[in-house]
Amino acid sequence: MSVYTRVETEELAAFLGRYDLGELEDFRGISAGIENTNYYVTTSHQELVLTLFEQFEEEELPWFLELLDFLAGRGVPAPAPLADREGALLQRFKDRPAALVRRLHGASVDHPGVEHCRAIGAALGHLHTAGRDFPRERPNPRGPHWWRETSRRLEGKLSDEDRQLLDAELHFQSLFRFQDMPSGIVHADLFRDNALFEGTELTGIIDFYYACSDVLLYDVAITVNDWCSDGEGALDPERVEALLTAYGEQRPFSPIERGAWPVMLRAAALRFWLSRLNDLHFPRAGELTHTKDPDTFKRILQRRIREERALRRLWPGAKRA
Ligand SMILES: Nc1ncnc2c1ncn2[C@@H]1O[C@H](COP(=O)(O)OP(=O)(O)O)[C@@H](O)[C@H]1O
Ligand SMILES: N[C@@H](CCOP(=O)(O)O)C(=O)O
Repeated sequence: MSVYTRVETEELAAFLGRYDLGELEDFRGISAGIENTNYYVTTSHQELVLTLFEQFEEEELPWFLELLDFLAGRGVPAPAPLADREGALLQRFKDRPAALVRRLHGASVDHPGVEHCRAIGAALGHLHTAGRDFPRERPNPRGPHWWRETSRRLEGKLSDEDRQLLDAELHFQSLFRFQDMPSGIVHADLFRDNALFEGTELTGIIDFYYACSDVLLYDVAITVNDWCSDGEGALDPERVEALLTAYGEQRPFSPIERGAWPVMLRAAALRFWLSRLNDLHFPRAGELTHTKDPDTFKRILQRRIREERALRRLWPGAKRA
């Protein structure tokens, strides 16, 4: 249950008094999620989510809230933050940074089908094109510098096999620094649990707190690795084709991106293998642990390494034979 900070009715009603959102009718803690305290809040006018940021650099938060506001204003199904009467998106409440965003409906899908993948591909393409005009950059806090730092931190913690795989992949990735790859705002964590659906209709994309400026294809690779893999890490050709084709209708891929695809899938697998290893070996104090299995991404990485040629054939329009 991720409610680290309990909120009482009177104090929430007083907090809502900063906004023009009507009277508090109901609220309840949200059990899903790991990092922050979240509540569903219903007022006489709106359905909202209140987030109390538990472990965030406060000076980073305006960037995220402005991004959500910007994307929601351009039709991306992101949770629009609400401004108080003074126009402020970021608040302090219960001695923590806090924000109210619009509640999005729907539920995440554990076993996405082709239609879900088509929808998420189209939405990611839309997010990337809409994000082009967002005026402020944010470096990726989980980029190659962090990969190397984390690898050093894991010294002495890994099996020989894992250490060899990790060192070899870090070396491989260091040989590829693609210039001229389209870059911009990326979600950087668009896993199944960060998208909401009603049937096959995508109703929301949430949890933008890894969003940053990076290579767009990397975001596509993160999404494909999670949405289109089976339990063994193998990619399902039909889901991959649906996702990439729908994405390409929003933002056509360049030939350089096509060439870089297998490397990007590996980079995306490496990033989440590393973060899950890091969470396993260095759990954060006070955090409710839903530690995610690093081996899922180790298997995905191993497969992407073995199957480079097959990955190229999964590109839309490529010959399958
Ligand atoms: N805007 C929203 N609309 C509807 N549900 C939301 C919204 N934001 C968060 N949630 C719910 O809260 C849960 C936790 O949110 P998340 O941002 O993933 O938290 P954390 O950052 O703590 O991991 C989500 O899984 C979802 O169920
Ligand atoms: N999607 C990542 C976990 C990202 O962290 P969270 O705070 O969104 O849970 C993974 O599956 O490893």
